[in-house]
Amino acid sequence: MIYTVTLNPSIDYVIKLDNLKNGEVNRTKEEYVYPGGKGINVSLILKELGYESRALGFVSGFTGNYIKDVLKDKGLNEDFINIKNGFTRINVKVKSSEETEINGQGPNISEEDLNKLYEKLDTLRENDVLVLAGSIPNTLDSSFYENIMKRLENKNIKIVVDATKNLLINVLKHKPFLIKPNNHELEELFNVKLETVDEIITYARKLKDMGAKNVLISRGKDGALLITENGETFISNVAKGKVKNSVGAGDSMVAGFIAGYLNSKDYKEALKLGAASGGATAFSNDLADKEHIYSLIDEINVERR
Ligand SMILES: Nc1ncnc2c1ncn2[C@@H]1O[C@H](COP(=O)(O)OP(=O)(O)O)[C@@H](O)[C@H]1O
Ligand SMILES: O=P(O)(O)OC[C@H]1O[C@](O)(COP(=O)(O)O)[C@@H](O)[C@@H]1O
Repeated sequence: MIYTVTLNPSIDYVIKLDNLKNGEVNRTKEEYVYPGGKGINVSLILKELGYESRALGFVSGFTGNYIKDVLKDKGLNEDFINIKNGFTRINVKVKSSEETEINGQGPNISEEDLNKLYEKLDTLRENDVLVLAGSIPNTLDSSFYENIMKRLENKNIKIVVDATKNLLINVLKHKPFLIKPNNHELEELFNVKLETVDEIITYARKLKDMGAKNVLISRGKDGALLITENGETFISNVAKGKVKNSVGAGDSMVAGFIAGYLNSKDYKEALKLGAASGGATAFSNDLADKEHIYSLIDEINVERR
C-alpha cells in the first residue's frame, strides 16, 4: 500500500488577475478553490495513474471539513485525524504577470494527536511506500520526519521525502528512497547560486552522498534531473504547453515518478512519467488528469548524462 502524510494540508485559493498592484484594491478575473497540500496532491495524482493510496495527516475546522468532503467525493481513501484547535490553512496563489504564493502556518498539533498518527504509521508493512511531504507546523521540530523514519527503520519501507531545509537534511542519514527538492530549494540547502546543469548535478550528488538513494531535482520549465541509487544521472526535458497554474507540478512529478517506478522498476521510465505528470498539472487549472498526463508522455525525452 502507498501512504501519504500531509501534516499541514491547505485549501489552495487560486486567483487570476492581469496586473497585481501592491497597496491597492485588486479584483480577480478568475478564482478557484482546491484541496491542497503536498501529500494530498500526490495521492490525487497517484489515483489518476491507477494507484490507490491512503492519505494521512491532520485537518481542523471548516476548511478541514471541506478538504475531507472533496477528497471523499473524489473517491480518495483518506484517514485524516481531526484536531480541535484552529483551522486548516488557506494558501493564496496569485497568478498575475508572475506567480506569487502565500502559504499559511497551519494549526498546532498536540502530542496526543501526533500519537494517533504514529499509531497509524506503526501498521505499515514491508514493501509499503510512504510519502512524507510538505511543511510542518512551526511548533514541531525539524527532526519530525527523521523521527518517523527512525521509527520505521528495518521495516523495508520505501520512504519519499519532499521537504525543505533541515526537515529534509535531517532525514538523509536514514536513506530515503527518493527526495525531490526543486532547484531553488537545492540552492537554499547549500546556500549557493547554481547557474549551470553541471553545478546542479554536483550539488544533487552531494545529497546522494549524504544518504538519499535517489535524488530528483525539478527545475520548472527547465526540466528535471535525477541521480539514481546506481549513480546514473538522467536529464529530462519538458512537454510544451501553456501554463495555467503550476501549483502542484512538483507533487505531480513525485506521484508520476512513484507510479512510473512501480510500473516498470526503471528509473528512466519513472522520470518520464514524473515529467509528464508535472507538465500536465502546470498546463491545468487544477491537478492534471490521466488523459492529459499520457498525452504528453511522448514529448518527454530522458537522456543519460
Ligand atoms: N512550465 C512548465 N512546462 C513544462 N513542464 C513543467 C513546467 N513547470 C513544471 N513542469 C514539470 O513539472 C516538474 C515539477 O515542477 P517544479 O515547478 O520544478 O516543481 P515545484 O512545484 O516543486 O517547484 C518540472 O520538473 C517539469 O517536469
Ligand atoms: O506545505 P508547504 O510547503 O507550505 O506547501 C503547501 C503547498 O504546496 C502545494 O502542495 C503545491 O506544491 P508544489 O507546487 O511544490 O507541487 C500546494 O497544494 C500547497 O498550497
